[in-house]
Amino acid sequence: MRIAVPRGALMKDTLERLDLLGIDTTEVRANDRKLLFEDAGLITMRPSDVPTYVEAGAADIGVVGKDVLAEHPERNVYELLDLGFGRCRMVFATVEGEDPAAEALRRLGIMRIATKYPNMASAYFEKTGRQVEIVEVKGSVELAPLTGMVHGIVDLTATGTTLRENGLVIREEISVATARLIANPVSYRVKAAEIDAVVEKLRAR
Ligand SMILES: Nc1ncnc2c1ncn2[C@@H]1O[C@H](COP(=O)(O)OP(=O)(O)OP(=O)(O)O)[C@@H](O)[C@H]1O
Ligand SMILES: O=P(O)(O)OC[C@H]1O[C@H](OP(=O)(O)OP(=O)(O)O)[C@H](O)[C@@H]1O
Repeated sequence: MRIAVPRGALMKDTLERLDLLGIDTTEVRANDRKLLFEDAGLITMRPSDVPTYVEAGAADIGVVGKDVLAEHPERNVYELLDLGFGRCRMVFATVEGEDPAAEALRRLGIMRIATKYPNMASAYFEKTGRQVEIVEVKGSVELAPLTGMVHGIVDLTATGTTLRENGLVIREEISVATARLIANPVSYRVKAAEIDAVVEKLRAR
């Protein structure tokens, strides 16, 4: 069985869970730039790429944030388990003081919002009856409103440090995300016993 492991914020907890399953993660821990670990059956990648590899069957199962799954509902993967770690919030934030997004809505009837999650953000503002223009950025989303490029952001926050250090405040909470175990649908049929054993061990933890 091959497992897709996200680098970044979810990696440490993911490797700890793999240790519990009896998978040898020492080589992964010791190699910062290596990506494929054939003996351990592990591949490591950008977090947002995990569903892509799992959907394609390049990995049988993987670990990914609920935020990524919610942004790409078209991905044909099974969500098997809420792993509980990697808890963070998707929020709408703007610079502190008078809310420039509310001001833009009043004056122009539309606000500009930067995000790495265009689908989530559009759906949220549509649902709450506000017109937005989405500006998609790849990272460091907090920079966008500080330059005047946008009126606000939709982004993840965990400790709140990044928002605080950039003078941004949360205006609305959109959702909460944790890490999920996902599976390729065909793998889940063909390797059912093996994958179910993984789910049971991680659930019992
Ligand atoms: N403080 C946090 N900030 C952002 N995401 C977090 C945090 N804590 C946990 N997460 C979770 O970790 C996942 C990966 O976040 P991380 O910041 O490592 O990746 P990334 O650099 O945004 O990924 P990519 O480059 O693939 O877009 C997120 O999708 C989210 O579910
Ligand atoms: O509330 P905090 O604990 O400060 O964490 C939130 C920050 O962490 C993530 O960024 P990441 O480090 O993934 O960089 P990125 O913005 O370039 O994706 C997220 O996009 C926030 O910027």
